[in-house]
Amino acid sequence: MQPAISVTDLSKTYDSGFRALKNVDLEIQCGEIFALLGPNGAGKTTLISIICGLVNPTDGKVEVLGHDIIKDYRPARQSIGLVPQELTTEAFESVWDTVSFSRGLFGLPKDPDHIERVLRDLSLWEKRDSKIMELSGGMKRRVLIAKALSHEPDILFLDEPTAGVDVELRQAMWEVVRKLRDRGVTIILTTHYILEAEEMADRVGVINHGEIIVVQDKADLMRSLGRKQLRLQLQERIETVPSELDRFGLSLDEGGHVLVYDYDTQAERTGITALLTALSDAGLRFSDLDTKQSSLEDIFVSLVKDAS
Ligand SMILES: Nc1ncnc2c1ncn2[C@@H]1O[C@H](COP(=O)(O)OP(=O)(O)OP(=O)(O)O)[C@@H](O)[C@H]1O
Repeated sequence: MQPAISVTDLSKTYDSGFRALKNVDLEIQCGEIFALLGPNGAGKTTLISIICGLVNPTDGKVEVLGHDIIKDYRPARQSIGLVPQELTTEAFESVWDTVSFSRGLFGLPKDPDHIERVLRDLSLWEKRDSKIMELSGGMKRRVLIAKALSHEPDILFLDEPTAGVDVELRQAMWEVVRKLRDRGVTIILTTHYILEAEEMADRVGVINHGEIIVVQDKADLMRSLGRKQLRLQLQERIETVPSELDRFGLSLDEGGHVLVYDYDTQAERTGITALLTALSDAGLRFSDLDTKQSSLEDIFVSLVKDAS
């Protein structure tokens, strides 16, 4: 199947001489939710801006649904909706007019049925006659999404969709994005907010210092890099870990009440059976135990650390 986005050997050097992107290769499939994750200044916005035709690449090639973004920019641009980071909407216009006008910018004929569907999908229908300035922050953000969808794009870019948004609204936004994906829209979102990628994405790409350091199915990424922690609640607190347990690399937590063992879920042997035997030999008894899976956040931190 033709990819939604295909990026080949893409580099960007700004006029200042700063290399914001270095030989980036990336393919995004139709119908997926792809999260581009990276710390501040990693190059996320630069990459999105190039794909959307707002910034010129220095080198490399980008195709959107098979259309070269430079030679074939019209159909490429037509396929994309971009929801920018900043709230820039026309304060005095009504929701309906703003969204309809956006469609007109793409030279498309009026289609009130489509605009109605978009506004209903985003729970903005009741507010269609309200002025933008009368809306809450969350509603304004949804208006930006409605504008980006007004010309029926197949691909939607969301740049930091929930930056500065409260938890409840964030959940609502995620719901909206899932609904769009169910309608067949390919979604690419950038975020520093790891929970967002963990919740939403089918695949995750991590970018750091202008380089893509990993692109993987989210579940695979978590599985392959995920480590687990076994936490044993000791019946009696201990000062130090007995030396005969050195080979397990244990640490103490909660003032000596909890013994912590990190292990690799992919390893042939986790070492848990050997550990439990050794604990018993050392005369250590525990009253409870649980395990903790590392989050995408832990994985991200270790990836970015390894890459720098
Ligand atoms: N117009 C420009 N001229 C020179 N340097 C730029 C320009 N725009 C961005 N940069 C630099 O390129 C790097 C990448 O910026 P970019 O905005 O793509 O990062 P980002 O990953 O989107 O960051 P954030 O998460 O903070 O939005 C940064 O070091 C930034 O200072």
